[in-house]
Amino acid sequence: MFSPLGELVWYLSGSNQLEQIIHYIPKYKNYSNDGTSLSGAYGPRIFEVDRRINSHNPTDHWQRIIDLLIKRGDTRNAVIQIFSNSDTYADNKDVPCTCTMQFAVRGKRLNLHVHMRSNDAVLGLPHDIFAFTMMQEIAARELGVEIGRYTHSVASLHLYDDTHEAQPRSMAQQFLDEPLPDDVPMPPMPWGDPWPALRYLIAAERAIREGKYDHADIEGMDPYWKDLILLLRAHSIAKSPDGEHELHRLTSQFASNVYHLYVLDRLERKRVKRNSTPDMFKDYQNGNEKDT
Ligand SMILES: O=c1ccn([C@H]2C[C@H](O)[C@@H](COP(=O)(O)O)O2)c(=O)[nH]1
Repeated sequence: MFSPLGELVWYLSGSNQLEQIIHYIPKYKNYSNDGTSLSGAYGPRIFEVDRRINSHNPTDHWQRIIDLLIKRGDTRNAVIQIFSNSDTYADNKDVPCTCTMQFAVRGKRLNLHVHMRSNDAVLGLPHDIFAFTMMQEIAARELGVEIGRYTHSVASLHLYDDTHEAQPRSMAQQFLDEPLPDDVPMPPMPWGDPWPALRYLIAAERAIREGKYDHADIEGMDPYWKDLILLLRAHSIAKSPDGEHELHRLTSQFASNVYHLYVLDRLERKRVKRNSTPDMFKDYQNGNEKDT
């Protein structure tokens, strides 16, 4: 829940910056050509960077498909092309896996078909489906229609054998064994233009990541958006060496029970980690190392 949400906000912000996404998914650094950015980042290929401020720019592909769908919901032209031929030039570590997103309104519902050239069934697929179905819901709210069908087609869907001596259970098996419910739906996005709230979410994400967040002004927000900001805060707190008390406090603030469990899971992981750390290291981690 945490890393897909961080990744979604990264996309929505139109950013290609490594610094932002490694806060949620450190593995992205393996794909950077220059150590600071990701050439294949989806954000700039879908959303104009200035959208987070308030743009209506012709290079904003998101706006292009919204305008097309407003004009004619049954258009077959509302396609955003992500993969580009030039991505496969030699020495590019970051070739986008998503080829196209195609939106269409059918029977007053917004359908989305995403086609991917390549998809990692464990690390990629759940993140991608989360991001794209959230984008489908954002577009549906902008158009004032219900969400329809989501279709995901993949040319190569694969499962890596990531087992080794130190990790005899594959990552796929570990995910399947997690006690978290994956069949409980998120609450529906509130009706109306979501962009004012999304712009706030993008700004809040940055402030939380940079440790400058002042949570006083989320009070007036719709509980749906407030919960997403709380999740981002929970993720940042969970990354810090302590913060168990603050995480506990957060669990009672969620409007939706769906998220609650994910924060409890982070707390449990922290408890297990604390209990498996020898006392001398615990003192060190807490900054109380004794004088010798
Ligand atoms: O949105 C993405 C981006 C990447 N990948 C995975 C698919 C592949 O396992 C790997 C990229 O490797 P190539 O297909 O480029 O070789 O990353 C995804 O699943 N989803």
